This record gives sequence, C-alpha cells and structure tokens, in this order.
Amino acid sequence: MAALMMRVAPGPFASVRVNRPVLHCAASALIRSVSVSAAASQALPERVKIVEVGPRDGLQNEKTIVPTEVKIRLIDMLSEAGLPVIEATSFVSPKWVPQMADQEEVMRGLHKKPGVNYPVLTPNLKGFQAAVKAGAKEVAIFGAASELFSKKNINCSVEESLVRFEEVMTAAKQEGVSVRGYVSCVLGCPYEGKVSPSKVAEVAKRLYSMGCYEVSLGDTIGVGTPGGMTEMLNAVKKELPVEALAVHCHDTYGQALANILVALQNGVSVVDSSVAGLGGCPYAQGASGNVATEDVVYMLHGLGIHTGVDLPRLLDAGSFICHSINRRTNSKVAQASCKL
Ligand SMILES: CC(C)(COP(=O)([O-])OP(=O)([O-])OC[C@H]1O[C@@H](n2cnc3c(N)ncnc32)[C@H](O)[C@@H]1OP(=O)([O-])[O-])[C@@H](O)C(=O)NCCC(=O)NCCSC(=O)C[C@@](C)(O)CC(=O)[O-]
Repeated sequence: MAALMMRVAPGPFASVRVNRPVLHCAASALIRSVSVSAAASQALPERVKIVEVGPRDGLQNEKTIVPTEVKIRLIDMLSEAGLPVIEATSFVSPKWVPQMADQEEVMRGLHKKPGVNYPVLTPNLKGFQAAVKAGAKEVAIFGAASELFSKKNINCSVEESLVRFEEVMTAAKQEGVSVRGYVSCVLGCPYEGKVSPSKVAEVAKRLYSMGCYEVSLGDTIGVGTPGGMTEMLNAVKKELPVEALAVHCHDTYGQALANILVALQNGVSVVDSSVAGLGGCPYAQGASGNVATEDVVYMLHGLGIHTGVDLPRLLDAGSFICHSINRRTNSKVAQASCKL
C-alpha cells in the first residue's frame, strides 16, 4: 500500500475541505491516471456539457414540500459550482406535481449568473406562457416513447403530446425562447416493458424536426444497460445528428455511469444528472434517483474531459440539499469524500 501511495500524484480532491482518509485521495488519483490512458485510445469528447436537473427532477418527487428559499439557494450554489445549465423548475399543474407549485417564486428569486441557462419544463401552452411571464428564456417539452407512460405522466397519447408541443414551439419561436426536448422511457417503460429503439428514434426525430435544439434521451426508470444504450443510440443517430443528443440516466440498476460512458463513446457530449443523485418521476413506478452529478463529474474529469464544474463546490451544494431535506446522498463520490 505504501508503494501505491508513493507512485501516484496528488488526488483531484486536493482542495476539498473535509477530513478524508489519505487512501481515498491516492486511490482516486490512481483511478484517474489509469482512466486517462484508457481514454486516449477511445474517441471521447474533449468537453462535456452537464445539464443539472436536481432542482427539478431531483426534487419533484419529494413528498414534503421543500421551502422555496432552499430551492433558490440550491440553484445558486449549483451555478457557483460552474454548472452551465440548471433546470430550475417546471410549469406543470400543481395538482399533478405539488412540489413544483412555487415555480414563479423560484424563477423570480434565483440569481441569474451570466452564461448560465435556467430551462424549465412546460407540458403545454399554458405552462409555456406562465414560464415566459416568469422570465424563462429556455423551456423543455417532454414526450415519451411509450403510450402508457405518456398517458400517466401528461394525460395524453404520444401523438396528442406532439400536437401540444407544436403549439409550444410556435409560441417559443415568436418569443425567441429556446426549446429542449425529452423522450422518456427510451430503454424501458414501467407499464409497457421493452421499448423499441425505432419508436425512440421516431419521437426524437419529431421533436428535433419541430425545432428542439437538443433532445435528451431519458432512461426514466434506470433499467438500461450499455448494450441497450448502444442499440438505442444507433437507431436515433440514423435520424438526428449526434451533436443534438443528450442522455438522461437514472441509476436504479447501477448502470448509469456505464451507460453514460457508452453514450460518450458514441459521440454524445451532453449529459443530464442530478446533484446528490436525487430524483425520480412521480408518474414512473419504480423510478429511482438520477445519476449523481458528483459521480459524473468525477468520472469525466478522470477521463481528462472538461466540464467547467468545480467538484468541491458541487459537493457543498449536494451536502446543503441533503441536509435541508434530511436525505442521505446517493453520490458515491460524496460518500467517499465524507461529505455526509
Ligand atoms: C400536462 C398536464 C397539465 C395535463 O393535465 P390535465 O389534467 O389533462 O390538463 P387539463 O388541460 O385538462 O387541465 C386540468 C387543470 O390543470 C390546469 N393546467 C393545465 N396545464 C397546466 C400547466 N401547465 N400549469 C398549471 N396548470 C395547468 C388547467 O388549468 C386545469 O385547471 P383547473 O381548471 O382544474 O383548475 C398534467 O398532466 C401535468 O401537469 N403533468 C406533469 C407531470 C410531470 O411534471 N411529470 C414529471 C416530469 S416528466 C419526467 O420526470 C421525465 C423526465 C423529463 O425527467 C425525463 C426522464 O426522466 O425520462
């Protein structure tokens, strides 16, 4: 062990202000050096854009209402940590998702950092209009590759949802608002089981064709494996440029990082994640937390990929929200860093 600790350079957590066994620093530096040399032989992106979904996807499923000031503080801590995109809230029905009922206050209260985007979810024109009134400059429309999930989540068929999204898109073009698209259940549905990659590709193409600048492919219940991810991406890449794709992985079966790595190897360079691994969709049975942003950042930096994210500050944001809502972090990196 002594020999191991002598051979490695200072770890990536040199500036983390917590007590940590020395072994963690040494081991993480070793992991990094091994990973970088492995990455050298792979076609991986030099830079990855992380879309932080914690304030929305991470909190929407919390049963106890999180105070608005806590949500605002979390968003501000995430922007201070260098996250370039922070999904702030959603303009959905408060009867359907009570946790997001303070969407206007959140939008008005957050301290917008120059260069940071704060998209919000809008399922229909009503949500879009409210979002714009509250100052949103970017929205996300969210469809699905599964009929039953679409019905449970937004109370309409996939085709009906696309008609609603066209209305949002038309209004967004008039207002100069950017629109991101989601396809949920891309690697499996809690109600229909297996989902065909061709159906995912079809819905993704519709969203892209109507004007979404980016389409995020959601493994909503975290059942995917690297094999399934590869097969699905191969189908989608036939219809959309890979530059317009993002992946959105939940970690129910512990496959999220492996799935993300496969997506990177397929040319994807946008990754959604949630601080402390919080999250889950209230209308997807069995959905667990999103992949933790801390773990994604740790892996990407270990691969020598730039994110612009300051990991110690991100760990502070994770620690803050976990203490505020009395939850244990799902991030392995946070656990190893003795942050909670
Ligand atoms: C889409 C609706 C509204 C349809 O819900 P509905 O009941 O069919 O809507 P409606 O048009 O019949 O209207 C019913 C009531 O809702 C109101 N209403 C109508 N629209 C809005 C709105 N935008 N904001 C606020 N209120 C709204 C409307 O005004 C009316 O109010 P009432 O007259 O009863 O008082 C509903 O199903 C809904 O809000 N669903 C959202 C569900 C949700 O947020 N799910 C979680 C996000 S998706 C997700 O997590 C997956 C993702 C994106 O993360 C990717 C992944 O992981 O794969």
